[in-house]
Amino acid sequence: MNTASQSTSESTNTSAFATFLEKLFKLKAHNTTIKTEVMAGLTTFVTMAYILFVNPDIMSIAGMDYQAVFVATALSAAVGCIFMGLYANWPVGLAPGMGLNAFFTFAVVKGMNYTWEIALGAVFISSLVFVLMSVTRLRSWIIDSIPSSLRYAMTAGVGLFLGIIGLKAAGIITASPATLVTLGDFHDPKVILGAVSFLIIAILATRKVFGAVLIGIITVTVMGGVLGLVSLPDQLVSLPTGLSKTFMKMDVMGALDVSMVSVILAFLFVNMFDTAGTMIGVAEKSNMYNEDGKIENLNKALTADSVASVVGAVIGCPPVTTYIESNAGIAEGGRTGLTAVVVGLLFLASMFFAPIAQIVPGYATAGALIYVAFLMVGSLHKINWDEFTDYVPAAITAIMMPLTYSIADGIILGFLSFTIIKHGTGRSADVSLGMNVLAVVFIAKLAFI
Ligand SMILES: Nc1ncnc2[nH]cnc12
Repeated sequence: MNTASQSTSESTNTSAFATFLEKLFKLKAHNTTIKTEVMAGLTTFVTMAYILFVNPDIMSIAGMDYQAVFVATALSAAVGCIFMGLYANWPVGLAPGMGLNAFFTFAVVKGMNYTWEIALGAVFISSLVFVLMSVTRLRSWIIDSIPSSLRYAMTAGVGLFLGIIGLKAAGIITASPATLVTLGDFHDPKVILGAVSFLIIAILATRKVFGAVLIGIITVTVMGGVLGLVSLPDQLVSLPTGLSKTFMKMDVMGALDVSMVSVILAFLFVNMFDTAGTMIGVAEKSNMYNEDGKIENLNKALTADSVASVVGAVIGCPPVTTYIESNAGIAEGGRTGLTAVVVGLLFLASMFFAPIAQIVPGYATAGALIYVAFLMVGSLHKINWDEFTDYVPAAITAIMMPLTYSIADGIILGFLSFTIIKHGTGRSADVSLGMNVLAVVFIAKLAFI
């Protein structure tokens, strides 16, 4: 073939591919282009790539294999993003959820002494229930049953929970026999580096610098290296291996124990409200409302999110959820599932970089934990702070999560106080049937389990 006909056939192939993408994602109808979507995907990926370092760190404390969780994190994120893009045509990234991963390790495995296999079993069951709910009316009934003040409080509480874990991981707070917690040792360079990691991320993110979280983590890792606190890896890339150590290892029968009810409910509720809250926020940002004022393909997006959680549990991850960081790509103009597919493909490619992830120290990722914590705590402003019977149960829900080191206990205490205070102050009309049923379940749990 001569050069002229070769270039003609290449451009025909390119335009055929462009037509294919146009058909699949309806780019023109969404006022976007392939280039914009690719840039948006790259932006979202860089914003959420920290999960590749943080998730294996947290899950390995539960006794899981670091390398296996690294591959599982990248793979579950890739599957979630690609499915979301192709099925729901939403421009969002998904990955194992922060907060949910901390609850898995610190509350269920370390706190309640369940094995990580049983904890994965609980994630699997709650994710399956979430899928079933997403395809029936049960999901909207449950979401409508929970008062909005408590929904926002759950997001904020998960943020506070993540915050205490990040502060402890950085050594900024530490245990004290006299006062339970106290300030850490700021003469320790690792503590200073943890604080520096957070400050770099906070400043860069506020200045809207591309990849702020990643830059913060990498900068502090390099600083640790200069101080001789980090050892270099033998190689930069490696084949993704080790998944067999977590693949299909969930213990579903073990998780079907009555004492796991509150854990399964906590995974279910947090995943559901975390997801619903994030999706509504993302839809508002990208103006994804159709002519009837409804969010386009919301049901499909929820189904994709919940299916991704099931896949995550099967390969060895805490619930996969839609990331609030997707707003970064949407701000770059991402409007369709092509953005999500690009994020997914980048997660697939990242499976080969485990050796680099492994050298990132805990105090560097702690800065990211504290930063994401504050993003989530931001939802407190949506609570009605003028109505005592709304904001007190909301505050109990949020504050009790870090204080009891358990998302589930925060939910139980906050929800119970809501129902009791509302009935006790003659406001029974504010309490839905679902909240009354939950109150009975939670009282039984506190009394008998
Ligand atoms: N649990 C979560 N929900 C929404 N966005 C997140 N980003 C990281 N973790 C998240």
